[in-house]
Amino acid sequence: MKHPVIGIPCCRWWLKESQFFHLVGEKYVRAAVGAGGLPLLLPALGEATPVAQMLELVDGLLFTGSPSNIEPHHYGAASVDGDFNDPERDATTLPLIRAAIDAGVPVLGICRGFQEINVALGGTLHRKVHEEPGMHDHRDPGGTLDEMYALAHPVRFVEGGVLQALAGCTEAQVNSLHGQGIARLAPALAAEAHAPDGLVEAFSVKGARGFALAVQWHPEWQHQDNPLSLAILEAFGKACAARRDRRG
Ligand SMILES: N[C@@H](CCC(=O)NCCCC(=O)O)C(=O)O
Repeated sequence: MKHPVIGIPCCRWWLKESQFFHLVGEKYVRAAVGAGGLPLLLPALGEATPVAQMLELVDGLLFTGSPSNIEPHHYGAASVDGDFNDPERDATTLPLIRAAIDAGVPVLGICRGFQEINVALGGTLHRKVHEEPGMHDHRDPGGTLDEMYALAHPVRFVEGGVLQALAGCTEAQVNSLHGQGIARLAPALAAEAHAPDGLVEAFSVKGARGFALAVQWHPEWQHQDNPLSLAILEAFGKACAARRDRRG
C-alpha cells in the first residue's frame, strides 16, 4: 500500500550569510512519517506558488512551527522593527491553507502553522502574549532542547470537541514555545482547548470537509512518547490515507 503524501511547506531563510535555503525541521518530517505518511517538502515559492497543482500532489498538509513571525499586515496590524518574518512562507502558506480547507484536504497546524490557519481565515494575533494583561508567558524557558520542549502547562479541552474525543480526557500537559498567540479567533474556527490564562491552544475548522485541526503546542516533539501526540498524528494520518484511497 502506498503511503499518503503529506506536504510540508518550507520556511525560506537566509543561511550562513550566503544565500536562501528552503527548510523544514526534521522533527516535522519524522512526525509525518509517524503519521504513516510520505513527507513531501514544498518550497516557499511565495506568490508564484501553483496552489491548485500543489494540492493535487498531496493527501494532506502539515503546517509547521518556526521561530519566524507572520507579517502583521496579514491581520491588519502595523509591522514592527526587528521582527523576524518570512514573507515568502506567508505568501505560500496563507493561500494554500484557504484552498486546502475549501477542497477538504486534511490539514494539521502546529505553532506557527496554527497561527497561520487563524490568520488565513481572518483571525488576529497578539504579537507578545506575555505583555497582554492577565496573560502568562508562553515562551520557552531556554536551556537544552529537552528543557525547551518540556511539558510547561495544562490545556483544558472543550467539552464535546474533536480534540477531547481524540484525547479521551478533559485536560493534558503540553509544551510551550511561542511568543505570539491568538487574539481573535477566525469566525470559521471552533476553539478545542484553552490554557489556564484563557489563550486558545487548539482549534478545528467548523464544518470542515476533511480533518482540520491545529494546536499551539508541539505534538511532533518526541511524539512516540506522548499518547496525545500519537492520537493527533494517528487521526491526521488516517484522514490523509482516506483521501489517498478516494483519489485512487
Ligand atoms: N514565531 C511564532 C511561532 C512560534 C513557533 O512556531 N515556534 C516553534 C519554534 C521552532 C520549532 O520547534 O519548530 C511565535 O513566537 O509565536
